[in-house]
Amino acid sequence: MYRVFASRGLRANSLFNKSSTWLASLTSSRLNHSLPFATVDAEEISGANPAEVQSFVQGKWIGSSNYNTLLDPLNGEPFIKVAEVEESGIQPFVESLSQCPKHGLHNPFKSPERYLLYGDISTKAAHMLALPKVSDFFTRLIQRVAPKSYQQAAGEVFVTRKFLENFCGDQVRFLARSFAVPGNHLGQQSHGYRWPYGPVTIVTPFNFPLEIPLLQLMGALYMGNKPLLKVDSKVSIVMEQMMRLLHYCGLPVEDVDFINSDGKTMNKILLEANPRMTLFTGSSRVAEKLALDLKGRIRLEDAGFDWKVLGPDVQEVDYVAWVCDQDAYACSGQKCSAQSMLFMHENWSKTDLVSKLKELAGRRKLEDLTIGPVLTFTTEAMLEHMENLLQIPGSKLLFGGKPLKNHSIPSIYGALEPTAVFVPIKEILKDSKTYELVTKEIFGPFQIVTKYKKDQLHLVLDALERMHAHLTAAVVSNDPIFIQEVIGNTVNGTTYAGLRGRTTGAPQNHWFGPAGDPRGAGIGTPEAIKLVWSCHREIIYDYGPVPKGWEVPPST
Ligand SMILES: N[C@@H](CCC=O)C(=O)O
Repeated sequence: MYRVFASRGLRANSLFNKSSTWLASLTSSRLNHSLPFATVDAEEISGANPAEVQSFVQGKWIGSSNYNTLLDPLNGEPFIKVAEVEESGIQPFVESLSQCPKHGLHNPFKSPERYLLYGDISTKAAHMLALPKVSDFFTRLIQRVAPKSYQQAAGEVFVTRKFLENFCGDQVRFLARSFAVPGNHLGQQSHGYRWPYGPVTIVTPFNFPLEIPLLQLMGALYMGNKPLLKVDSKVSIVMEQMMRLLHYCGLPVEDVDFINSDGKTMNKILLEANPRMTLFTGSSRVAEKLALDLKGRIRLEDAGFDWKVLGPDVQEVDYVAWVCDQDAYACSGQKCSAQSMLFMHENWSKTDLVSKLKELAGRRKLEDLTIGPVLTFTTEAMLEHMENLLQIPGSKLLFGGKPLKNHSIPSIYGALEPTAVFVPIKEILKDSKTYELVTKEIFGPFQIVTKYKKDQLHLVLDALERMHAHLTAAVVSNDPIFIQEVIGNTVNGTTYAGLRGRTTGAPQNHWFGPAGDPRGAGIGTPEAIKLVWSCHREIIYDYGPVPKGWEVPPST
């Protein structure tokens, strides 16, 4: 099977990419012998056999003498060396981006065959990801750097594959579909086109090492942009290998640059290369800085303090408890969509929902990574936050709250049991200091639980109105009047409504992104791609003829 692909890959590359380096990479000694594109073996990476991650610019893989050595999140061994570009080395990246004109690598009037090329690349890449060996490779690689259960990591690979399948054949050109409106006189028509931005940058976080960068990268390319991609170094090995797979599937080497660097160096590139658009997925703090630095030429998928409201109609307690457990604690709570706050109607608080949730959370274990290292908060920081919450009158620890035991997770990372803290709703709203504390996003296995009485829905809505990030939400109820009221009074971009409502898991067939902010990005669907990666251009054709007997009218 791989051989078949190798020869197809060869044809694709010779067609699209005469100056390719892929052959060199195929014969490289770094090659993983069982997969034709890979240079690492996910299982073999260790302190004794560290992997090296490179950057890619102007058609070539490059190293650096400046290594960021990553510790294995499970045992602290220095297991990956990321060759990071230093400030003195940014020129090739700046030049490469600058070579791309504002009108992009393709647009409806320029190189339209490239829309088809990207349909073909997507077909090949989707096919590769459907091979069990390739899917297992990426799943395991994700697990090595962003420890989550096999199923959660495999889900990410699956979503990525399905996304690619969605943009096979002619689907990329359909993304650039235009429309026409008849004009005021003969010969006049206005046409609306989707236009690329040209040079663009993509900055993505650690929590979805494959799904977020790949979906955004392909969206940018489909619409005719030339992206420079930067993934959090902690996990960039996954996209480094994916870039190799994409080259193997015919991605022209000059179309994408891929950089590993620290944030300061990347900031310098952004200021010097002046990309026309930057997609940033990550923390609100960095997002706000970039918005200023880039003078607003940015789309953001920033923090999510995601909430779930359980409505008055209690049904299927086991099911709802299970969804709550998945939403709050799968991937150790490190999804941008993770449930951070649960509002229970008093009818639910009379059931054994919380004890069921406790039981489900208690099943999670480090051995299968259903709970695991937290990469951006230390254990102490999470415990300190918990202690602060427990100072609030009426608050209590529902479960968890203890460091994980018997592990070798290095202390730079966090290791906490799935935790839930109850805070009374009136206390949450008491003053802005308490509100800020309660709604502080902890990117880990941590949630706030509260309850409201039947005449207190306005308090819930008040709490939701005061939040500053509006990514995912769930209204768990089959009462249409209740759902209507909550949805009508809130703004979250990806909101699930109904008994089976959840906050996480958005696959490629859902728009996923914040609402309520003109800078809000989306990911996954055709609408998301068009919104983030293209702008509107209107061409008004006005061919004439000038009416017979036309004379110069008086000035107006
Ligand atoms: N599918 C992921 C979202 C990826 C994000 O950008 C989730 O639902 O948490």
